[in-house]
Amino acid sequence: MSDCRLSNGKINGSEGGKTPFLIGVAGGTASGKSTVCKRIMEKLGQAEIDNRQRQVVCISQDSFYRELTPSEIAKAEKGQFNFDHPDAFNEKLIKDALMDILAGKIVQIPIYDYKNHALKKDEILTIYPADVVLFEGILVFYFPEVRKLFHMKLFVDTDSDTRLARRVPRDIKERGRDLDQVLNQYMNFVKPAFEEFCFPTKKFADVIIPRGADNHVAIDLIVQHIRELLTNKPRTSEERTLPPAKLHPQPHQSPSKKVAINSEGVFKRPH
Ligand SMILES: Nc1ncnc2c1ncn2[C@@H]1O[C@H](COP(=O)(O)OP(=O)(O)O)[C@@H](O)[C@H]1O
Ligand SMILES: Nc1ccn([C@@H]2O[C@H](COP(=O)(O)O)[C@@H](O)[C@H]2O)c(=O)n1
Repeated sequence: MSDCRLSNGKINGSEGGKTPFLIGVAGGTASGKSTVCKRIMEKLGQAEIDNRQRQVVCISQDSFYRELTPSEIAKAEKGQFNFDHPDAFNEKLIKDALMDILAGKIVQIPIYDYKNHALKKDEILTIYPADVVLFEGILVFYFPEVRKLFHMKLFVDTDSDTRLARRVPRDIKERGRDLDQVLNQYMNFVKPAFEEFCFPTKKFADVIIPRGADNHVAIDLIVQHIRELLTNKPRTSEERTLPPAKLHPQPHQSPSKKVAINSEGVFKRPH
């Protein structure tokens, strides 16, 4: 077993196993990225399965926020740190982890603690080789080196009023914030960074999902596609060692082939 150590001190081990189909799921804050991934897992009967047996797994980009300095933590506690800027993430660690996943290694992913603006000290998620890996986050298509690793790119496109209306109660209930903090952070950092860094990555998406998890037709079509992948997954050791581009050829990147799916199931070109 060849092991490599991540800079967070965790060990990634090779199992020489599957090369998964890697799906990136981007979108603004509270657009429903995690909920879309959860629905996909549920529809595929993967949600209740033991982590080790799962064919489809989901990872959050938030696990790759970089460690803050004491002065940055002080800023974060006052709502004055920009968590929506690409510099807030550890790009190298994201790339290394995804490359290990594509190489069929067992990968250990930290879990992020939004209340303390840091990775959880005693919780770690072990990702065993799977057939399909979903990687979701606000800026998963921002870094070119990371973007090119995805076999399929989804953008969850929910309007900004709805996103703010969902973010406020979520951050108060689940992320230890008060109303003023959420609104100040949103106006000073989240909204401008969405416009500058996240929204422009929509153009890289292969499929745009308007209204997120409410778009049952889009989710069903994606689930159907994943089911086909799981049915036709590579079985021989020779197939397993093929590079991902050969096992799962990249979809044609021409903008004219990009589609959005509306609630009637009609494929539309994005604006
Ligand atoms: N279609 C929906 N209808 C109602 N609430 C939703 C819907 N999708 C997501 N939410 C809620 O909005 C909040 C943000 O959703 P989430 O999936 O975590 O977004 P993201 O992962 O993009 O930040 C959560 O509290 C979630 O339960
Ligand atoms: N310590 C932190 C870290 C991140 N955030 C916010 O989380 C958002 C990304 O997560 P989503 O589930 O909403 O996609 C991002 O917009 C950051 O502002 C935070 O508030 N505190």
